[in-house]
Amino acid sequence: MQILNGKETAEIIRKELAIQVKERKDAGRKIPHLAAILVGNDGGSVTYVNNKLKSCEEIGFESTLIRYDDSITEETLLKKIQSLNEDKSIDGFIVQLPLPAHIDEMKVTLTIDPKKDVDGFHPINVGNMMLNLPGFVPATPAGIVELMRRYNIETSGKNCVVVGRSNIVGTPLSLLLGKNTDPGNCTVTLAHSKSENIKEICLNADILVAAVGIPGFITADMVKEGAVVIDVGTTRIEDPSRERGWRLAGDVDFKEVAPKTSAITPVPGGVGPMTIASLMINTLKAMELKGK
Ligand SMILES: Nc1nc2c(c(=O)[nH]1)N[C@@H](CN(C=O)c1ccc(C(=O)N[C@@H](CCC(=O)O)C(=O)O)cc1)CN2
Ligand SMILES: [Mg+2]
Repeated sequence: MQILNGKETAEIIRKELAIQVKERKDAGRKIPHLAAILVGNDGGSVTYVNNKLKSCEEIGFESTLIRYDDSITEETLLKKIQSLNEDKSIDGFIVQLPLPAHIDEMKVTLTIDPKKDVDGFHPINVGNMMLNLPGFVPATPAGIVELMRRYNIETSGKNCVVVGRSNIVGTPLSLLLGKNTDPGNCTVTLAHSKSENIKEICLNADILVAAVGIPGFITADMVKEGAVVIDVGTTRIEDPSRERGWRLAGDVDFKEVAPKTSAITPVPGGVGPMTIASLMINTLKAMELKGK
């Protein structure tokens, strides 16, 4: 059984990007600039945005953090997005999700200029991904595919089951893995909360991706011997034995499932760091697509 080490792979990607940034700098060209909007104080969101900014610093990107209290109005947020759309110094930006309930996430996504939408959430980028046109692929699915590529995971002709149909992970990943690409060419099943016989569906998977946000959802009896298992879950659950009072839990019962697999991602240190590495790749691409 092989551990697909996202932490280590993300570090390699950051080093590769740092070399490209240095070459640009040395040639007197502009370096990429990412802005991140963070609303409120959700512990996970604060950590993820901090890690995104830390990655920028390590690679040599410029970065800007824009923070708002969770009482911010939708109008103020949309105005800020419009000003970032027009700000020539910013190559790409993200609005960290989830947003407070009084803000319409779809309205926010639709306000972002697709050329600066490095999260790849705007319908124009979703359509471009579907049609293999230049644009941005959401960071988590892109990170999973990149991890598979770097570990030479055989995907062609394999049965892949993606559990969870979110707009930012499950649905785009099922599309990517079904494409005529390498990695890709999978026979994809997109399973979800209404799927009947979920255990039988998962048992048919050569590649099983869990993206439901339910700790330990995938148990050993749902996994075929020798399968590749990708765990997208990062739920914080209370754990008084830890100094910080919580621990991260994946969607896969790692201890029971790992021995049955040929390869598996850990939590933490699997898909999460690859998500951030892919955002960095998209940020460089945002600048390149503009021809800067
Ligand atoms: N605007 C966006 N919002 C959200 C996205 C996104 O891609 N864009 N995805 C998720 C959160 N996410 C990125 O923002 C994300 C989640 C987890 C990790 C990560 O590195 N996890 C670490 C553990 C970190 C910890 O200690 O909690 C790991 O798995 O090793 C990175 C990014 C929802 N929102
Ligand atoms: Mg994600």
